[in-house]
Amino acid sequence: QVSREETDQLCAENTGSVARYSSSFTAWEYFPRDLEERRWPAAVLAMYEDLGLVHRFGIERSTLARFVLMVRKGYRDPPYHNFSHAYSVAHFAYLMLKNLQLVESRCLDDLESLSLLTACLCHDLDHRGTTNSFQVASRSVLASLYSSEGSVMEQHHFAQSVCILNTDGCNILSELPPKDYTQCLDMVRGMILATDLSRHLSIMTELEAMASGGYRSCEPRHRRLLHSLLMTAADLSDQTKRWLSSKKAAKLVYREFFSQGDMEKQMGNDPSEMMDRERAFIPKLQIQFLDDIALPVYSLMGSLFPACEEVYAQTKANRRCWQRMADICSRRNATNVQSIDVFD
Ligand SMILES: Cc1nc2ccc(C(=O)NCC(C)C)cc2n2c(-c3cc(OC(C)(C)C)ccc3Cl)nnc12
Ligand SMILES: [Mg+2]
Ligand SMILES: [Zn+2]
Repeated sequence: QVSREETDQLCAENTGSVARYSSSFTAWEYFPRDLEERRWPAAVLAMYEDLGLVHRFGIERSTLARFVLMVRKGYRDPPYHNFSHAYSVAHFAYLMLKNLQLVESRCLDDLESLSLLTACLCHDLDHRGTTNSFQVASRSVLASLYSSEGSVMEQHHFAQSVCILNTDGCNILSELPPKDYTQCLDMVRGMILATDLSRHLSIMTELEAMASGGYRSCEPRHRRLLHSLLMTAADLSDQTKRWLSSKKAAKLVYREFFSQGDMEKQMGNDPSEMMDRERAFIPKLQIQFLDDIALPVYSLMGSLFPACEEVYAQTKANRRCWQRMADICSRRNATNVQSIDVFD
């Protein structure tokens, strides 16, 4: 639960305009974690307000304050999948809504905007820093609950979101008419499930078809596809920032992967190369990840929304940096290239 004074303090904070947090708060290149950590909840409130969601859906400020503080409490502290990731992902969704004018251009409606921002904030709730396959291999409680439907972690993240909404004084959707409430929850569920890599890969062909044929907002399937693409674009947004920030984010992802690999070894299982600190060559793995997963996402975003092309360009620039690092490391053929030191 969240203490009364914490809520009152956040609620009383005049979150005002987003410019209070940074003059470049709405710029693609702004790195949200540059803002001091204790101001992140207030920045989240300011994003909801700035998008007109508080007014449009009659959200009580104290309810929104309690909700955001409960979500922050709902994250654990693994190296990467913690509240700073959730806050960054929500910030990128805010950037897309704002800079691509997704509601103004009628690509999305207000309810989808509310669903997207909320889904981003909640999309990794209670993450343990391990993958779906690790849940099954380690026979975790979550696997026993959800493995039959797949997307084990993502189903758990959604379940945690519903728990928070059902906590007294935290339901930011309470003023929605029943039909909108159900629709919003349904969209939040679909958006969170979309951040399962295997689901994302399974819709890539449809996304490419939509990008080449053009987005048709009148088609429900196109709207669902856009929800999914916006979620993965937000989830990967660390890779669209300046080199040093995106490299640092990758370092944290590998810290999680390697500790999972260590646990897999202790369990007597062989970890994949990407999870094995003895075998992983990070620059090559990052080039593969950018080529196979991240760059296609921002390329699709760039073809659907020309204003997003600079995001794709920055991600390509980061890939070139990884290529340079790969060349230097393999030329030096340094022994330590196998470990995380390659970042320092
Ligand atoms: C810097 C960076 N490197 C990554 C390298 C590999 C992989 C990965 O999962 N490889 C597959 C293997 C494990 C079977 C993910 C990486 N990754 C993510 C990420 C994205 C996710 O979901 C979407 C958005 C759907 C892709 C879901 C989870 C994560 Cl950790 N975020 N940052 C990164
Ligand atoms: Mg996730
Ligand atoms: Zn995530």
